[in-house]
Amino acid sequence: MSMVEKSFPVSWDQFHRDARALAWRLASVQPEGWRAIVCITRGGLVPAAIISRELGIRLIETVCVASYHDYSEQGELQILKTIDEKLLTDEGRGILIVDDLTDTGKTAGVVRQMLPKAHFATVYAKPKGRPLVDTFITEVSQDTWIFFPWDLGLSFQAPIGKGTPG
Ligand SMILES: O=P(O)(O)OC[C@H]1O[C@H](OP(=O)(O)OP(=O)(O)O)[C@H](O)[C@@H]1O
Ligand code: HPA
Ligand SMILES: [Mg+2]
Repeated sequence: MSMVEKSFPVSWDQFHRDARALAWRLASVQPEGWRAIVCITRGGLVPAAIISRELGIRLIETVCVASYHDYSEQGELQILKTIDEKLLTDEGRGILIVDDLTDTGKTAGVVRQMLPKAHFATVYAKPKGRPLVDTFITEVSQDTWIFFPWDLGLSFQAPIGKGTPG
């Protein structure tokens, strides 16, 4: 991850809307439906819940990957849980892989190798990760950090015209 200069905070409402927009798009990509969702934890859990509800997908598998151990610091990518063998057949055709975002594309690259013919969907994408995903909703620049609603809370905002509260 390069230097983060901008922030892009996302509310629950906005995330729900964007994940639903992704579901709309995915419905027309494969009108006959999907065999299963493979959700990349933990970030993929929330969009997977929304997409599974919208598209009526009830078979949900996880692949458990961790790479960012501290805010914006990418460490060694660890696979904590792999995908059930039953879903690895036919190179993953008909499987929908879901994550909240792709940043450097490292996570997407690793999961793509497991299911080369699956469809990869994220809600947000940065330019480096973009070539690795098939469908996404919003692109943000590489130097932007996306703050998800599950990592945020309400807090005081200093007035625009006064730098600090007083
Ligand atoms: O494109 P990349 O540079 O690989 O980054 C994207 C990944 O990073 C975040 O997950 P993270 O590893 O932080 O774990 P989490 O989902 O449990 O928060 C995010 O949810 C993506 O899975
Ligand atoms: O911009 C981001 N926001 C939250 N988690 C992330 N993991 C990689 N990039 C990001
Ligand atoms: Mg993740």
